[in-house]
Amino acid sequence: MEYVPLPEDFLFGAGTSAMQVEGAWNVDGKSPSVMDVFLQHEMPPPYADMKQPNVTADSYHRYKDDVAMAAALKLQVYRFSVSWPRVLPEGDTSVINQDGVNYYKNLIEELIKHNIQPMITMNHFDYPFATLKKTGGWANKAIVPAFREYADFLFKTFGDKVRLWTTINEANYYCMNFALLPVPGLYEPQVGDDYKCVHHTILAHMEAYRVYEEKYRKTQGGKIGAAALTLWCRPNSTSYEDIQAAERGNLFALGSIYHPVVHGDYPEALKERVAHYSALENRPTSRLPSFTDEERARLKGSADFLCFNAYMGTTVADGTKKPRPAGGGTIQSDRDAAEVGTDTRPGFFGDLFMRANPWVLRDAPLWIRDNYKNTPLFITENGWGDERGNTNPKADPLDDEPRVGYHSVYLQELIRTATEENVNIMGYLAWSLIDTYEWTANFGRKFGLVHVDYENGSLNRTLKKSAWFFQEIGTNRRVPKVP
Ligand SMILES: O=C(O)[C@H](O)[C@@H](O)[C@H](O)[C@H](O)CO
Repeated sequence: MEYVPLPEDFLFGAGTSAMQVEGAWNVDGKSPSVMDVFLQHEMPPPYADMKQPNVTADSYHRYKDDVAMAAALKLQVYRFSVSWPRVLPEGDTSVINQDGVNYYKNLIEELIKHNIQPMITMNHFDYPFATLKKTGGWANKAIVPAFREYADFLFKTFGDKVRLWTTINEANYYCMNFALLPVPGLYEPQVGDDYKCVHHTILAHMEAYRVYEEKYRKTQGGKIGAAALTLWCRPNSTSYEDIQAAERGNLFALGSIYHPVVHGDYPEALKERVAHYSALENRPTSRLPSFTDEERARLKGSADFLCFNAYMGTTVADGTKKPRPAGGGTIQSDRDAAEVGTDTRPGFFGDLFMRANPWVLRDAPLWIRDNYKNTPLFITENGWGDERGNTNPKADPLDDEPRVGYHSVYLQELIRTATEENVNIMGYLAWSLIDTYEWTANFGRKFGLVHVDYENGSLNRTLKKSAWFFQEIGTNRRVPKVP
């Protein structure tokens, strides 16, 4: 067996998120998130088949099992998210739920006891229903100070033991679906809300970063990252138009988040294109809000590292000749990058998560190095979404050999790019530590390094056959080269 050594200081681990593993959705003082409320009602496509994640893996009661599994896999870092409504049921510090706080304190203690570094995501798709009622949600600027208050509370409460933070998970993808869920009588999505949402998540990220700078950096010495997801775009041909389309696809997805926190504003190409289509739609102003001078100054350099959630790539062609959406443009339509052969609309991914495109962890890191001052880059999600059980229920859920090949080729590409091309890579986190509730795929897409017995309902955790691969990386800090 050949191996590729991990670069020095390279952090290796895995992740989950609160709503996907904790369960206990209305236990011990936790209030409902907007997603909890949404999933209790009749849901429009593509959310119609989503189950209510009321129990999922019940990590709220079984977190010690999760940590034991992470330790058995020799992981260095465990990325988990804090449920905002579990610690602040009213969305603000008027009410602090001590049971919720204690849950995370115990989880963090347990991790440190097993020499695993906790990494907190502040918000992973589950902001409080109370905050929607008070602020109008992510389409309204009033949510920005609410997030600052929440972030300040997290730093004060957990910052003595946590050094790695990410603010809002995949704001670019989040604002194309789960962030703008219609809630009867309270919120109805409007054209342009997708950009307003992205805008407010960036300002919320900035406020979190700045409150850390002002009050905690000196004493806690932690780092804060900004997270984005994309299906990395490659051009369908060598034509100028297709190459431009791919560049736009990546710029709209990653640039919309990374550009403001590194350079202090949106990419010019993004601003021009949305302004152009907004004018064609006879709108008095662009659907893309602008930052004030003061905001631009406070945004610049408001991330210690960039988080990239990387899965499959996609091929795009020039989409400028495609018909425009009747009611007005969206982030997806304005980028004029037409998917070729892959239906990647949210909720329609199908078995795409079983496809390995390791070149994504070469192309994207190089592009991020060149466009974002080689700011440290952390691959905070990458994983193989096993759907074989959906078509063959007799398949052995512990037999996940293809997962080894998947992570090996992605890691080999990433490490080669980091070492040969001088890309500043902080680390890599597999998605996911345990099998989770996978949103529109419910429990039918298994990303876990650890099996959770949803089938028989015991929720017992069991290492899968791929465990040896992760243990080798954690123990000997080298990646087995598996084709
Ligand atoms: O991208 C997302 O939606 C999230 O970050 C995760 O919550 C998913 O579970 C993962 O990406 C696999 O789909």
